[in-house]
Amino acid sequence: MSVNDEPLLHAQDLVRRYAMRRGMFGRPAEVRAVDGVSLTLRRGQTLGLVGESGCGKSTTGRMVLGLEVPDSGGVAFANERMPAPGTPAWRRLRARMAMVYQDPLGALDRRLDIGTQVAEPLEIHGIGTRADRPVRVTALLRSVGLRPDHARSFPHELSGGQRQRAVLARALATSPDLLVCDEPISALDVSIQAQVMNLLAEVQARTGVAMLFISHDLRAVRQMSHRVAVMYLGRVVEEGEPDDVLHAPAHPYAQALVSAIPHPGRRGGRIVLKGDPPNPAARPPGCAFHPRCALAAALCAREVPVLKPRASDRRLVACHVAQGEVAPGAGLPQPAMEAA
Ligand SMILES: Nc1ncnc2c1ncn2[C@@H]1O[C@H](COP(=O)(O)OP(=O)(O)OP(=O)(O)O)[C@@H](O)[C@H]1O
Repeated sequence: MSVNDEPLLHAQDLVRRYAMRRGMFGRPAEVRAVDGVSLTLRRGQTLGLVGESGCGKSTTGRMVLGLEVPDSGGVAFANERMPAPGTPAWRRLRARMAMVYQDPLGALDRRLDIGTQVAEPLEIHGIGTRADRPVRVTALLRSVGLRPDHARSFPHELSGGQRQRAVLARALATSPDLLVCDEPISALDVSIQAQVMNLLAEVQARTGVAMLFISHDLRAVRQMSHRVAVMYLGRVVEEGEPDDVLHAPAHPYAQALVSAIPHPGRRGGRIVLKGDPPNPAARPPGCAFHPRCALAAALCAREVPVLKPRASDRRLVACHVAQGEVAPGAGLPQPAMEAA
C-alpha cells in the first residue's frame, strides 16, 4: 500500500438530526440532515461531495471537522478516533485540519489586516516564535500567489479571488493534513473560479494535503476529485471514481444530477425529476428517492437500499434497480392500456 492509499479519514455511519418547529404552533419535527454517512478519504487525495441544496453536505463536513457532534457514528483521523470537542486530544488532531469557506469575506475579520489573520493559527497552535512569524506569513502569502505587502491590506481592499487566497493561506498555516473546502468557488466570479481550483490542486500536489471538496459544481468536482460521493436526503447514494460516477452514473438520482450539465460525449438529454424537491423532515420510506424515480419498483418503497459495491464495476451504489435486485417498475400496478 503506498502512502496515498492509506486512509487519512474515515467517517462511519454519521447521523445528525435537528429539531425543527413548523410555524408558531406547529408540532416539532425532526430534520435528518445526515442519516448514516460513511466516507473514506485517502492521504493526498480529494473526495468530492455533491448533491442538491439541503442534502447534508455541509453538516457532513462540519462533523468531519468536529465542529458539529454527530448523534451517532464517529470519525477516525490518522488512525485515531476523534475525541470529544474541546479536549486537548481533540485540539491536537483538530490542528491538522482546516476549513475553506464559501464566502471569504465572511470568513475573514474585516477589522484585522490579512497578515494578522494569517498569523492567528500560528499563535493559537504555538507554531514558531513571535520573531519569525512575519517570515512565515510572507511565505504563506507567497504560497497562495499573494504578495508580501498584502499582509498590510484589509479584507475589503482585496478582490474576491485574493480574499479566498488569503483564507487558504490562513488554512495552510498549520500545515494541515486535511482541508474541508465547503463550496470554495461558488461565491467567486467565473473567471476567478478556475484560478482558485488550479491553486488548490497545486497546493495539494506540493503539500500532499487531502481535501473534502463540497460543491454544487459537478465540473469543478470532476476536475478536483480522485473519488466522488453523491448525496441525496442525508445519505450517500453512489460513490466511485469521477470518470464513472460523473460520466456514466448508475443511481437514477446521480443520472438526473449529471444530465443537467451538458457534456459532448454523453448520450441522452436532461432527466427531469418528477415530484417535489425532497423534504428532510418527511423522509419517504424505503429508498428516499423512490417517489421521484422513473425506475422505482414496489421493493423501493419498502426497503432501504444499502450502499454496496456493484458486481459489474468498482463503484458503490445504494439502489435496488442499479444493483440488479429488482427490475424497473416491478410489482407496481401497470397503467391502464389506452383504448385502441
Ligand atoms: N443548525 C441547524 N438547525 C436546523 N436545521 C439545520 C441546521 N443545519 C442544517 N440544517 C438542515 O439540515 C439539512 C442539511 O443541511 P446542510 O447545510 O448540511 O445541506 P447542504 O447539502 O450543505 O446544503 P447547501 O448546499 O444549501 O449548503 C437542511 O435541511 C438544513 O435546513
